[in-house]
Amino acid sequence: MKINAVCFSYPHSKHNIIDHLSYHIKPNIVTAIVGPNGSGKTTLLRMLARELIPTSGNIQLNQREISNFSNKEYAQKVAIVHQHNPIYEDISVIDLVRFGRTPYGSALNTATDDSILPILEYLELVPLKQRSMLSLSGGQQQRVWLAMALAQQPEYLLLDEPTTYLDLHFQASLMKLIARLNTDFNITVIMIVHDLNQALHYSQRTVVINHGKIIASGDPTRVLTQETLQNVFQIDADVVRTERGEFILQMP
Ligand SMILES: Nc1ncnc2c1ncn2[C@@H]1O[C@H](COP(=O)(O)OP(=O)(O)OP(=O)(O)O)[C@@H](O)[C@H]1O
Repeated sequence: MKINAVCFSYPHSKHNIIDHLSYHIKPNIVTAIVGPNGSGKTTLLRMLARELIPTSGNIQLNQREISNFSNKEYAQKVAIVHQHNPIYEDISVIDLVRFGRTPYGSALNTATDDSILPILEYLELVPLKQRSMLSLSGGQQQRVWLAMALAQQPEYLLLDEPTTYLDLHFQASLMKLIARLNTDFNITVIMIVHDLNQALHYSQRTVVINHGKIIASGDPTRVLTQETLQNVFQIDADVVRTERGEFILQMP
């Protein structure tokens, strides 16, 4: 995916929320997007999902402008899981995941169970499959939304702060699972994270955004330096080397 000099502003914003941003998202790896609150991360992700249209510049997927894909075609290529996913009407887990098959023309056909069962197993959702969404905890619901996105069989999976509602056990297991998605399903992952250690350990590329511009990008150990953390997040943090790798420690 190529982002070419993209700008974006909301109708009443006084300046560009995304400001002449260019970046080539490498396929088949995990890319983490980090940055302070309000720096434009979600806005950028929503443009990649075609939920927002750039004010200028363009985005290409497989050398084709994303605006030229039909909705169905694009849904087969790109899936997004938002941070907040409101449920307006109650629905069972399995029916919600089946909606992920809509781009293949078989949303509520039980024949699609063959394609979604492995996904439910992968996300440890089989025991919950007949439960109603409204009866699940926030973390369990989040895994169901992820299952629905995987049912789309996308090439690109966009995740907005995927571990927000998860306890420490599921944060770690979801991160490990995300890291495996490209090997197990050949999926390119682009995820927004606030926990810089998640970016450090689970992404191959990290992009630091501030005021709608890329401040640094590349190998996370090169990008997430004490100096960048100070400049961008205004935090006093140390990058500590241990036998189990590098960790970012924020000073109290
Ligand atoms: N629908 C909207 N209308 C007007 N302004 C918006 C809208 N959504 C976001 N903004 C503004 O655009 C800027 C970037 O918001 P965005 O949600 O992209 O940031 P973010 O980096 O994802 O933030 P966070 O880390 O807090 O989730 C913010 O100043 C925000 O107030």
